[in-house]
Amino acid sequence: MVKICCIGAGYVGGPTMAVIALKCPSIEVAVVDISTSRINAWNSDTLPIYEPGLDDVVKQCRGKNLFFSTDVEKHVQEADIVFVSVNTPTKTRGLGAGKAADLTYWESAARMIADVSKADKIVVEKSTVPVKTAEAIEKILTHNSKGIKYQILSNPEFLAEGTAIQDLFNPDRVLIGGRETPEGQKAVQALKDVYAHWVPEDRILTTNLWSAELSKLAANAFLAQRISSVNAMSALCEATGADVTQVSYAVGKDTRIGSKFLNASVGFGGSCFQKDILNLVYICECNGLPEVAEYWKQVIKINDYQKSRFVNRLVSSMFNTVSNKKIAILGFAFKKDTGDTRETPAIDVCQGLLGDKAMLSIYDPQVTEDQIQRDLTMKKFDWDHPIHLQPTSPTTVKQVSVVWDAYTATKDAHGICILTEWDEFKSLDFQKIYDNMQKPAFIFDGRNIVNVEKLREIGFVVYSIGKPLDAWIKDMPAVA
Ligand SMILES: NC(=O)C1=CN([C@@H]2O[C@H](COP(=O)(O)OP(=O)(O)OC[C@H]3O[C@@H](n4cnc5c(N)ncnc54)[C@H](O)[C@@H]3O)[C@@H](O)[C@H]2O)C=CC1
Ligand SMILES: O=C(O)[C@H]1O[C@H](OP(=O)(O)OP(=O)(O)OC[C@H]2O[C@@H](n3ccc(=O)[nH]c3=O)[C@H](O)[C@@H]2O)[C@H](O)[C@@H](O)[C@@H]1O
Repeated sequence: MVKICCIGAGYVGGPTMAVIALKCPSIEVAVVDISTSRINAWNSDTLPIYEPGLDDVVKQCRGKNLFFSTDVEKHVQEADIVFVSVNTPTKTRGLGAGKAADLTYWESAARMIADVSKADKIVVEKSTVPVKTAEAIEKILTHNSKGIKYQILSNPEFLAEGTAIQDLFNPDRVLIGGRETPEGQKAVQALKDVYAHWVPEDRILTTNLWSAELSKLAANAFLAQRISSVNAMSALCEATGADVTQVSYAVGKDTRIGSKFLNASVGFGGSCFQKDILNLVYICECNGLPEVAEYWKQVIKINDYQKSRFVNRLVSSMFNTVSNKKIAILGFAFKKDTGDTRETPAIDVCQGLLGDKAMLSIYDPQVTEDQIQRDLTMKKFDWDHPIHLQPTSPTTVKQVSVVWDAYTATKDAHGICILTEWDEFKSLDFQKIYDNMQKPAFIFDGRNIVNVEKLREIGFVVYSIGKPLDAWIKDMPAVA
């Protein structure tokens, strides 16, 4: 029986391995982590991450051919194929701080593999890493190998949170990069055989190691670039009276451009887009390509601009101050159908409003009060480390209250911000909400999910990203 071990039981390691276990009953899969609380949660009825369909997949195979364990060394030693899916945060200190990927966790995983292995192994990069990382990993493994042979493969993950199970069941492509030697190709074939249990062969792409590593960074950069492009247009739409939804529909109808991923928003979030682009920028700079680095940096600059533009629009519309005003925040996760808040635009928006002394009442169906308080007090990039290494007792922000439904959040509020596109926000009783708010009642939709005309009829002053401006707002120009 082929044995797989995955180091890192996070958003990628957990769902990816659960799907491999489900689709390959003949393979034994162990997912290991240094975080005991994470592993305990994977073994409980309340999984550590919220992902539609995940519970069902885990329940079908856990205890049969899928195991979650903190006994990292035992499972690594027994495995034929070791996936590494650990954190690769942005460095906060030293060379490349604020841009380069911090490979501390990757390196310690590689050294541990070298220490405990007693037989040849295939080591698979599942984490997103800088191009050429495989070379460094290879050096660590071979210099500590005690005669054991390792083949390093790059097999980046393209799943998106909220649709992870769907994406894993039916991926656009699986990418496998390996050495162009007979041993390298044999390893590529072994991993191909795993995916071939459910992925059609023409969707399994094989490349050299460096192309696979770089394709992952490139794919995330291209995706984020589309959002920054449409968000840049949204600012121009507001200035000219065009409607960004109509513009992106018309643009996306060109089959060369395509309609997906063109929704204007308060900004993209998530653990990877910013981190991976910063990493790409750093790699370009290190390779003497400052113009290319500058080009990609702009994607992040526009994203930051979009978030601060939103805050400025809100404050300027509300008589240029939100001091002591209650602002309801609907949605805190970085997108719907996940409880993940890593790099969510809600953090920047809330911090901007708190900077202007607002009182925030926050509701998100999947994010806990503890998480929100941590996010609003943690330093930039501190969140992307194993849980037990994160600051334990952050201070709480007193002007923030976290509530458990949208009606409580909006009661007596001066304004509402919609920051995550949860489906339940589309069917709220806005007349009831309006009746219970201070007047004039403002609503700032950072996800373009509300019916602007209907809300204006009720009496709201409405701001919707990239849409023709309310007469009220037009008279109060915001400076970004
Ligand atoms: N979250 C996502 O949607 C995607 C993430 N990625 C990439 O996958 C990688 C992992 O991301 P996530 O799963 O989101 O991170 P995560 O933070 O959810 O999970 C990483 C896990 O690795 C564990 N870990 C760290 N060092 C370890 C070690 N030496 N031994 C054992 N366990 C260790 C941590 O405790 C943590 O539970 C990152 O490189 C990320 O860029 C790629 C595609 C999608
Ligand atoms: O490497 C990763 O971590 C993953 O990053 C993204 O997945 P994810 O961040 O989970 O979610 P997305 O659906 O890409 O959304 C990212 C952010 O962009 C925003 N977004 C997305 C699409 C859009 O049209 N407009 C927009 O503002 C979302 O609200 C969210 O804040 C990619 O889509 C995945 O392919 C990739 O594997």
